[in-house]
Amino acid sequence: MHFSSTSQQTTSVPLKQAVLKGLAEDGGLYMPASIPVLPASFFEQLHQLSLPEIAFTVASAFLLEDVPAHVLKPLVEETLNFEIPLVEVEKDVYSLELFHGPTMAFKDVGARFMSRLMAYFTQDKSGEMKVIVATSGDTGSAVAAGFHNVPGIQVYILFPKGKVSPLQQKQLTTWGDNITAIEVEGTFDDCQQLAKQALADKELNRQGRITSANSINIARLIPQSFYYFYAYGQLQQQGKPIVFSVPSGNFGNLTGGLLAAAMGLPVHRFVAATNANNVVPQYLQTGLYSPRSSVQTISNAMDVGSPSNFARMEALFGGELEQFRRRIAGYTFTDEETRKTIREVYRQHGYLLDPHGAVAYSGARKFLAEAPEPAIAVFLETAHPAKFREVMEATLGEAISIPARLQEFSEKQEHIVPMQNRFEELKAILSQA
Ligand SMILES: N[C@@H](CCOP(=O)(O)O)C(=O)O
Repeated sequence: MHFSSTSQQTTSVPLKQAVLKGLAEDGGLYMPASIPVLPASFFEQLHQLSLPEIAFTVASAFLLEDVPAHVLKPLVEETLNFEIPLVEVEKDVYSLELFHGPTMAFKDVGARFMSRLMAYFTQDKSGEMKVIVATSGDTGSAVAAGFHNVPGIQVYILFPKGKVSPLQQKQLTTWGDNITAIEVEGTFDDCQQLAKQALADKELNRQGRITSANSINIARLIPQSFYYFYAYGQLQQQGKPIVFSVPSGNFGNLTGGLLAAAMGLPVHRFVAATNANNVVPQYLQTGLYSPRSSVQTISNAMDVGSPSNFARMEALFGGELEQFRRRIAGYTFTDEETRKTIREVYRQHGYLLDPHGAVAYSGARKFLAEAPEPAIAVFLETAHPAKFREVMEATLGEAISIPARLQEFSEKQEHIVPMQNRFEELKAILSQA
């Protein structure tokens, strides 16, 4: 299978090149040159298949020409060695809990898959590789966990100063070894722009291999489609249309769902649920796409003003607004609304939403309230509430419990490289190694 750039200015490349480059030379994002449609028999059996079985079938459709089955099967099984429960919060509203992995955010799925795939593609040991990742909170730690102490790989995490939660910061900055945490005076969008500039920089590329671990990398995107099939399979026998409400920032998670739909998963509709960083819901409403600087919110991992995966969505919909609208409904929620939702759902259903999940839950409820026919809504619960302890406790007025896995981080020593929002500074840090 070949992968082509959303900018369409370069020729398509094989999987290995797409993964090890991260971003196409013309600055576009890689997409499968054609999206394979899975057979009807697979969809009929979905409810009987385990998550790793589903993931293997989906991944095979993209990867099997380049990664043999005896490598791909264990790779998928190791990636998904934790539960992804689907919990009914109230009638017809389900939470897909994607936060039971090592760093307690959905990013573990994509990061674990990608780190294993990269290890396979670099097993020839032909020199070091630099992996650069921008984070607004969760991606960075999942990537660090995936690559910690992997020989030959140096990871650089760019995070915006003062704009991630205290526990997320600990999860980014306490690894040491081959993981460098760089604190940037700027926003997530600045970090992402710096990372993209590094990938395109000729001199850095001459020094050695350099790639991205954000969802701009196709190796992060493909695994983010697996759990849509899995959740759908568990609900399909109820016979109602199924909607997915996705808390969205950089839009890699929602694009993973669109990929699943393009492979034949009969999703009724997607909901793009955002905080005040609402360029996509605004685009759906007005037809004008106006990326802008992100603003800080309590659902900080979604504080993205210029979502990279918009380019992939455009490619999937042929740039047509009506296609976007047919497949995606967009809703946006203020922090006050998010806090109110967290309190209400906790009091009425005893279910603890994190701020991102609360935005997605609100999107699900709004969609169902406006839908002309009954449907089931699955909202993606993308991070454990304890990652946002301060916000949760202030919102609920009571203490929440912190899982040991997160508590461990708060006791560790931070190692931070501070940096202005200047590419030359980043280049110097990357060149030192
Ligand atoms: N929400 C992210 C921002 C980066 O997103 P990605 O999926 O493109 O890596 C975060 O938590 O860092």
